[in-house]
Amino acid sequence: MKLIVVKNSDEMSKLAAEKMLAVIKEKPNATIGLATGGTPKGVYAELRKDHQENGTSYGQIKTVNLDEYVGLSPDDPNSYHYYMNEEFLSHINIKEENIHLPNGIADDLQTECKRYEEIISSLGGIDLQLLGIGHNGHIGFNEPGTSFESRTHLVHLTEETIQANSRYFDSIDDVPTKALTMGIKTILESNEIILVANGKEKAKAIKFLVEDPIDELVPASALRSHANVTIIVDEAAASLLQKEQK
Ligand SMILES: N[C@@H]1[C@@H](O)[C@H](O)[C@@H](COP(=O)(O)O)O[C@@H]1O
Repeated sequence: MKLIVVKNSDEMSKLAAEKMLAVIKEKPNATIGLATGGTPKGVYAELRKDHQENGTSYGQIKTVNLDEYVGLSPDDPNSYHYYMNEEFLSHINIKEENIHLPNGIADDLQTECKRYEEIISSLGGIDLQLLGIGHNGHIGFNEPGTSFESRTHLVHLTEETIQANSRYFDSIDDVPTKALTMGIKTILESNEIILVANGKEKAKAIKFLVEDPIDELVPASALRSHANVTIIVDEAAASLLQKEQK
């Protein structure tokens, strides 16, 4: 696992975008795993800017998102479908049929989880997965205690996650209590993984990830068993790490 500490969130976003563009240029038909949340917004801004200025093509790129809330339709402004279109996908030349997110309003959620796993396999797996991290060390919506063998599944969100994510909703009562997420095994099968985190609210989660033993109680710690992971954090998110790590 490679840890890169940068000055601030702008530098974090620039570096993550640079690494994503390197993969997209080397493999123009790559499958890119995307994340939502506040943290990657700057990364998508950099990719949009690059597309406008340099014309990087997404004509053959496929995307698979990590997760989606259960019960929110794609046109709900709090859905991850909506977020992805707003922040990134509607600004680039990606083909509609190459965009994949779990369907949080599917009639049969178990079947939807299977369908999503099949899509990822049919694409030949994920070349590069972008990740954020939850305050409690979750990745995607894999909450503490999730098996490292898990595949796409239905999750009951913890109070902590509902609380943390309520900042994006009008009221905490509007935050869905369930979500569909790629499993930890699904994520770990990606060829390359980039995790981004900024701000002091993420310092504890980064400390767990980097310094604590690998444990299912810290979902992100599973990344330490992967051969090609880069963690890009700003100084605030790295502030609780021991000096020799930085
Ligand atoms: N499912 C998402 C995660 O993929 C994301 O990493 C996390 C942190 O979000 P933020 O970047 O807004 O702190 O939030 C949500 O729970």
